[in-house]
Amino acid sequence: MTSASLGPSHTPALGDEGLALELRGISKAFGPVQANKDISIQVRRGTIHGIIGENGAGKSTLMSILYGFYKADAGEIYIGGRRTEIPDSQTAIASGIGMVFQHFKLVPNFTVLENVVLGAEDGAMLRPSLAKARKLLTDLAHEYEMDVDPDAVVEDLSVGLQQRVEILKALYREADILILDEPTGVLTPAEADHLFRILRGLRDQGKTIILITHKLREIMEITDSVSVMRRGEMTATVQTAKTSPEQLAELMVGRKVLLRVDKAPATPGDTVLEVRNLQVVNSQGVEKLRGIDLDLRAGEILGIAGVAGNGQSELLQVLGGYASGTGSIRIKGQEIDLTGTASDARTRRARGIAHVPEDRQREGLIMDFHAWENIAFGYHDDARYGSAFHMDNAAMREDCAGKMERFDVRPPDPSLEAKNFSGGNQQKIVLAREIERDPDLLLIGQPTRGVDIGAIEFIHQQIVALRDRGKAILLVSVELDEIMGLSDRIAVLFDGRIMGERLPSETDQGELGLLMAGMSGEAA
Ligand SMILES: Nc1ncnc2c1ncn2[C@@H]1O[C@H](COP(=O)(O)OP(=O)(O)OP(=O)(O)O)[C@@H](O)[C@H]1O
Repeated sequence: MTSASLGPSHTPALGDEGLALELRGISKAFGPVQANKDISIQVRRGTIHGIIGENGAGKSTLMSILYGFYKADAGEIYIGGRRTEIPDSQTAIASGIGMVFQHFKLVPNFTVLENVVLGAEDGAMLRPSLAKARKLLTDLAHEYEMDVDPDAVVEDLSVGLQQRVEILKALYREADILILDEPTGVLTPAEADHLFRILRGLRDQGKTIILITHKLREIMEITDSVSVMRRGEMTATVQTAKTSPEQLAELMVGRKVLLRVDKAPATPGDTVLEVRNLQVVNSQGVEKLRGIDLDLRAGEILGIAGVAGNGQSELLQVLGGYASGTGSIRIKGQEIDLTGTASDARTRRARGIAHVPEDRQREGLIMDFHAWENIAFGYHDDARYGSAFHMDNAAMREDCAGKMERFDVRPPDPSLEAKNFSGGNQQKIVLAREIERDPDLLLIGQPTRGVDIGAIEFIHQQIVALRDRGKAILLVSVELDEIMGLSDRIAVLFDGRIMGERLPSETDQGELGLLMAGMSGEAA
């Protein structure tokens, strides 16, 4: 099979087995945490290989070793059958490895072309002129059906297009093995479909793709083989065609997992939230909510479906007291102030509103603070934590330890800084803090983004239990499966307006998808 990359090939000849990549006995510890234990894996060339595992199973650590970010304590890496040391990411790139991170590494105010050539000038490309680089880029974009304007400024592009730039950047550096870490977390369903077409195209041209994802549907749809990690170990590698989502879930978590939400019909009580003609204009003067009406009752989950960017974030922010708006919001019959002053979030909490923000790292946690500090964040005036003059750190630690145990946060160490937990465990810390306040109204944005299926089952159970205790839940999620499974009622947001409301039993993903695209339904 010939390499599809442009320019001189730098990848050594393949071993007899046709393996693109082989890891043997990789181990890595962070202090007492054994993140990778004696991991061995073989990935055949020209295949899409999935890697799945619970939060904290060690997937990102393993990929970081492969990309030269971390040095393994033990083990060997073979690329194309040849033993390769990867002390840094330059070496990884020179060895034909490309990585597309969850959080893109592009320079926002540079053009696509500038981003693609940035850092590649003095490697294999031997400083091609910009005209030559442009030609290479457009040829690559054409070859892999990834149309993108080389002169567009990256910050003006949609997330899906920015991801395409990341992939093109890796291909420009002649990557033969492309690693994607949860690539669809930020994409719309249509963008995700397009990404999969691109990945299949790359595979058909002989590239090897490693896909890390929590979504078993994606594993089943696009991978050829899949490896399962559990608590730092590689527990199984199977052919995708010979497995099922249920089997993979069990391999991952070590027990059977309910892949659907199990809940009784809602028995809604009094109205908790009434929103009338809510309008929000963002700091750039763009109208983000254009007159929203919503009602939410006790004991009910209202799901807000929509493609990201259609006003959901602003809805959560204005309800949570982090942004200002006009119109009217009543909580349990009482009007609340919409001016968005600094004290509003605190006032909302005092009125029984809890908020799990969409972006846990920026809005939900202080990453350099310990878990025990984060667990008190926003509620530090709670008498259980002492007084303003003397915060009782021991009480906060104890409270944190209890919450960590009940929410199965791993590792259950209150002293660890938030940044050192895996993404899913960070999310559980925020959820534990907000849900255990037993709020009358829970605002919850993207509750299971980046969260493994065992934890999704747990988080969904917690949300349903809160509802069954008679609380109201406003759920914002871009995952239609989640909206369909959890909601008692669904409102679809498009371009700052509610396009329609449906009962989950009376609609399907097709109809919701149309509403999400603004294509039909009665504008409210
Ligand atoms: N820099 C670090 N310092 C200390 N511990 C770390 C560090 N990076 C990772 N860990 C720990 O190593 C373990 C493996 O983490 P890793 O991020 O590889 O998991 P993951 O499978 O990618 O999880 P997720 O699905 O949540 O992204 C976790 O227990 C994590 O807390």
